[in-house]
Amino acid sequence: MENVKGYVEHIIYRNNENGYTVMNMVSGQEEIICVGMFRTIDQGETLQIDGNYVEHPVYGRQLKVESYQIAAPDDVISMERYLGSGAIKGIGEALAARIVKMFGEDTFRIIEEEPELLAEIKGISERKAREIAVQMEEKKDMREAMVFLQKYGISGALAMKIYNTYGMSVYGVLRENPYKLAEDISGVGFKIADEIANKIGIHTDSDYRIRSAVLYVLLQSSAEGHVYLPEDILLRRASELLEVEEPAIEPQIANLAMDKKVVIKMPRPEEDKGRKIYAASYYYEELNCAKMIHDLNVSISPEDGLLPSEENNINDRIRAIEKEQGIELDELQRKAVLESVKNGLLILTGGPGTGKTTTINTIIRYYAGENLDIFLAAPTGRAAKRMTETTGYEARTIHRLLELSGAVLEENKRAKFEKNEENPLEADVIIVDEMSMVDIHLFQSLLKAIMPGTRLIMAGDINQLPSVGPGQILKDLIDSRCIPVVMLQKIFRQAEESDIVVNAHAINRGKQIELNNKSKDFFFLERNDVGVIYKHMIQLICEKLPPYVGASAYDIQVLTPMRKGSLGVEILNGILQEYLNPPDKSKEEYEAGEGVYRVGDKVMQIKNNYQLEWEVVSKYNIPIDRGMGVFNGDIGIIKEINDYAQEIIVEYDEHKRVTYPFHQLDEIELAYAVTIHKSQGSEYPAVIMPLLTGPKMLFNRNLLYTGVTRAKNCVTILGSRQTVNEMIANENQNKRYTSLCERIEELSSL
Ligand SMILES: Nc1ncnc2c1ncn2[C@@H]1O[C@H](COP(=O)(O)OP(=O)(O)OP(=O)(O)O)[C@@H](O)[C@H]1O
Repeated sequence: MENVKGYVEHIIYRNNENGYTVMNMVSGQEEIICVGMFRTIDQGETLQIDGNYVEHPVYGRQLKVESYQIAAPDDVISMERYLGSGAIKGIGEALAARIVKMFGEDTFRIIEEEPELLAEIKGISERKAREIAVQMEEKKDMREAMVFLQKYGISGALAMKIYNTYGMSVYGVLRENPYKLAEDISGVGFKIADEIANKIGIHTDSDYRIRSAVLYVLLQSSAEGHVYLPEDILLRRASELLEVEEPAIEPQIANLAMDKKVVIKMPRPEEDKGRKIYAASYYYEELNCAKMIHDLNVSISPEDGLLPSEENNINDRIRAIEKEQGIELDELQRKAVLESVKNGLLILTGGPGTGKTTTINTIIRYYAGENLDIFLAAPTGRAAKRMTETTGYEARTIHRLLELSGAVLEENKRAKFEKNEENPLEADVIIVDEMSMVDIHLFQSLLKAIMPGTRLIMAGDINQLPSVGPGQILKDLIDSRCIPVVMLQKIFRQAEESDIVVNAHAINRGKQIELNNKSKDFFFLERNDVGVIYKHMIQLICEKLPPYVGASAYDIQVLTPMRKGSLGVEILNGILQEYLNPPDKSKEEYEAGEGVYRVGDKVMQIKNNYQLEWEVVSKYNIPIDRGMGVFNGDIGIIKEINDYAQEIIVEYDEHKRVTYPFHQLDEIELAYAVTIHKSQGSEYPAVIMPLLTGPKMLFNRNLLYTGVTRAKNCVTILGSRQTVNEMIANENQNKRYTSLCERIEELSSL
């Protein structure tokens, strides 16, 4: 058996499900290909490996890993990693390697005390050497902390995030309770914190560890959309994570409740599940929303309702608007307008083509005729843009409506808005579209900024996938039966006009649809071979669809259920990038992780970042508008890659340019293909969906419905007829544990 120490230079392949990894390790002067099972490892980490060399028939000599430990890196390696991490502007990985090769253990001393010697290295002028020395001096504290963190196997970019969060208190946090990292820093989960704790010597059943795991499980479950977890599920998940028996965990849940970190609620009599456990902030968010909804939900009571003459008046006005617009509303649509006048709150819901937009337009015109101030908003930039186009009135994102301040709230690191309970929106009527995408956090912020007396009208389609964030607001509001709802039923868009609409409704009702190539806007191509699907997809995007739908290849969107697998986002993006934006000498590139970014690539921001700055520049490069906030699902194009400044510039809708330092690239990914979940609220001229096989939990009716309704002019499904039919039949929507409905009902029954 061989024992080798080295650092992970490059992960060539990794199966995240079972941990099987192929990687390139550097040990002294030697490069070794290692294969084996690894839990979590990162490039740059130092490992001590036991294993045997084997000769692979194709790949040659490899070290087959039997066991391994993460080891403290040699100082020289830590220094090289630090220099190459992006911490010092002007030094990338290649230059860092050259510097450390030349000066070895003396590297930092030379940079600090004799920086002029750096100029002997190719690529470093005397001026650059001086700049590096100044930066090194300025960042001395940070550097020491980074080297300290890297001794615990924490890679460069993450170490920087940790340092930026804690500053010099990082040493204390790590020694006393490394599990705090999992609470405070995105990118650090319980598992990484646990590995660090393990190295420091914190015991497996320590209270800190169990409590951290319970909070971590609740937080993780919020990423699945839950606001709380039933106690049995929480205990099971925590026990699996900790490898500790459930009885040892239970008392810590009670302790967390005493500390007000979690809230425990009893089930309602009709429920068969046990107690409900909430992360405290989530419980109060729902409770606050319920209270605010309750305050806004004023209506003209039936006893002192409108006089017949008043109601006639309203109806006359609605009719006048219909005439003006050259339409005749159906009964439900008219009822929606009337209800919006009679109530402080209204929910308007219905499937595609049922006339929601037409109704909203009438409501807008009604209030505009009364000279009232109307604000329109939607959860995403794309949805807001669409609302502007269909209503002719300016619609903003909810974030913009609430005036995102760029700061984050201390207590929960969420967006801080200028508009809130102290500085509410000065509107008479607020109409929000695509409510199915609003999560509990955004809903709370929105409600805080609305005074009783302002009308709130919420429109959306409950059959769309629920929001990415926790909660299922629209569904809970409707289920509470405490708020006026108008559910539009009739499909106005005619069958000969759009099979997309007709099929979407059929899917929603669980009815099979015609899967063939005969429609004008809904195509199905039975293809059961992945390679053939790739080929057709490329042909459709590059040749056939652009002229057919009158859009560019860039606007044609591939939507897929999964991230992993041969038809998952990751592999599809690699393939589509090769065809749609192939390598070219004139296009700068940057290798990040397992892929490459290239100028011209279509990319997507994958999380909300309220502090990311954007600017719009004139053609002479002079900034003409500036702001903050780039959001989950925003799609843009890479305009520049600057190796020297170590940054990428992405241009989003409305020419908003955002600069990402290389170490922040974990916030974007290629977007030639995106998951159906991420596509919510967006509409594309044409959608291509490869649907071959996948897990039953995921491949359900809701997902297919959401994918199909993203397309404006054309849907093409490539794949298996059986899979599509099974999806339509599969009602199995993942259950979300939320309780806004319950909180509203409680308040209404008081
Ligand atoms: N009362 C009506 N009489 C005749 N046509 C109508 C009526 N209401 C809506 N329509 C027409 O039906 C089509 C769909 O309506 P609309 O766009 O308002 O629906 P929607 O629910 O907003 O659809 P989507 O969510 O798919 O955008 C439009 O062409 C619209 O002009």
